[in-house]
Amino acid sequence: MALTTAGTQPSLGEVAGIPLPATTVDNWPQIQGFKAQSDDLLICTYPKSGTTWIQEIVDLIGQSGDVDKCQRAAIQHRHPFLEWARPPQPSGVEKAGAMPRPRVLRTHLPAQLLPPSFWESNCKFLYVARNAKDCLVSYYHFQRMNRTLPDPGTWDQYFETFISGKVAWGSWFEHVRGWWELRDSVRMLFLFYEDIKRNPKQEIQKVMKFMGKNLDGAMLDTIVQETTFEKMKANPMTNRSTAPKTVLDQSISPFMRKGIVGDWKNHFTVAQNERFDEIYRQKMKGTSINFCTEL
Ligand SMILES: Nc1ncnc2c1ncn2[C@@H]1O[C@H](COP(=O)(O)O)[C@@H](OP(=O)(O)O)[C@H]1O
Ligand SMILES: CCc1ccc(OS(=O)(=O)O)cc1
Repeated sequence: MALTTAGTQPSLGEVAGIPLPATTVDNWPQIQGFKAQSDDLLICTYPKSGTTWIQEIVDLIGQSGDVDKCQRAAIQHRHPFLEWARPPQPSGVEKAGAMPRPRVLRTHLPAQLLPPSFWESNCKFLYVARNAKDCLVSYYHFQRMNRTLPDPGTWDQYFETFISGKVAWGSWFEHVRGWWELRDSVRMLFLFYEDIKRNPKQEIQKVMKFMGKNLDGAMLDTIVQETTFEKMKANPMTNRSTAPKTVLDQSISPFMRKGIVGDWKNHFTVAQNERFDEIYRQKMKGTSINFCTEL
């Protein structure tokens, strides 16, 4: 079912009640049939939770801190985006199929929509969660500049759209809860954007250990320095400057926008904040997950 149909607006379809880009829905049988391998590492995030950041960290670890090797391609081309489909470009599934093992892949899919072969193959999952308020703000600005997603409308309109889960990849609440509840039953490292921001060295060490890599202190320091917001914003291989303007129009809002914890305070009204807190309490009731919304 198309959720957005106005004019030339990109439309969203649905799979099992989850809004997804229409091109992803069209490609759904290929996505569900994807054959994961036991040595795949899948980076899983709700949109705007630090996907690009963790991709660069994982790539630098995989390349043992060799910065030049991580310049081989733009970040969006290094790790296939599993559910991405924009014909006539090769789909994420096709790109992953052509990639040598061990593969690092990425997805925004909620756990219940993941192709079953990921569970059957006992793959590794690296989930990064970001607090809902900053996610909302980041997604709003991203939808303003991303020509493949519906226009967000005004801030007040988007606030309602986000809390009702009528955004691509669905409800933040259900996404985070779904992956959090699985964390102890599969091979998963669950990280928080805010922790990486507060203590990048410690969190990067967790990723190294999870990937089975043992890098020395100098390499670790290089990775910390190379993955600061400022460095990644200036790096053409991470800042999406190579993405066509027909996909990302960075004159509207840069992909590397602010990279901070707490930008929600510059957007939420007092009334919106109170309402959001109440909805958060209801939707996250009974879960043990804890987020920090300011550093
Ligand atoms: N090295 C880094 N440090 C902190 N934030 C980063 C970062 N690299 C990207 N980000 C932020 O992560 C968000 C993008 O997430 P994703 O890669 O999942 O689309 C953006 O948030 P903001 O819009 O709040 O600035 C972006 O600025
Ligand atoms: C959140 C979905 C999305 C869409 C387009 C993107 O741009 S890029 O093709 O990866 O440069 C990123 C994420």
